[in-house]
Amino acid sequence: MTKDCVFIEGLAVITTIGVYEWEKTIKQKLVLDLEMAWDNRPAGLSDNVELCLDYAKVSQAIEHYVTHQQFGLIERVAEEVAQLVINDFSVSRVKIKVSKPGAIPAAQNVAVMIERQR
Ligand SMILES: Nc1nc2c(c(=O)[nH]1)N=C([C@H](O)[C@@H](O)CO)CN2
Repeated sequence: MTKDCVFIEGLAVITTIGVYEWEKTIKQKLVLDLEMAWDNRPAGLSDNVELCLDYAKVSQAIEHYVTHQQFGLIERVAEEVAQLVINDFSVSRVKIKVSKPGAIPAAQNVAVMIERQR
């Protein structure tokens, strides 16, 4: 099993997120960090973009999905983004951290982290 990965770090997305009623009427920022298992050797040896896990396409798909949904918990965002990455991009294993930096004024950040496999 390869230990190769493709990373997306600090992907900022604005969406409707939160469990309280007041949060359902505003937009807030989430920041996503992803570590996706991918064998980088075929792309590295061929220089062929078709063989890589295209972080631009993955980022665009996540941004589109998260922006156009309404969520309660950041845990749900993490689960659904994990399924998107696994199902739409044939990733076998993904680790995702979802941060909601504005949630707790006294805290620099709050976040959840999950790891899911196909
Ligand atoms: N583990 C979690 N705890 C909380 C969440 C969450 O998404 N996951 N959300 C909230 C509220 O929406 C909060 O962000 C409002 O400040 C509370 N706890």
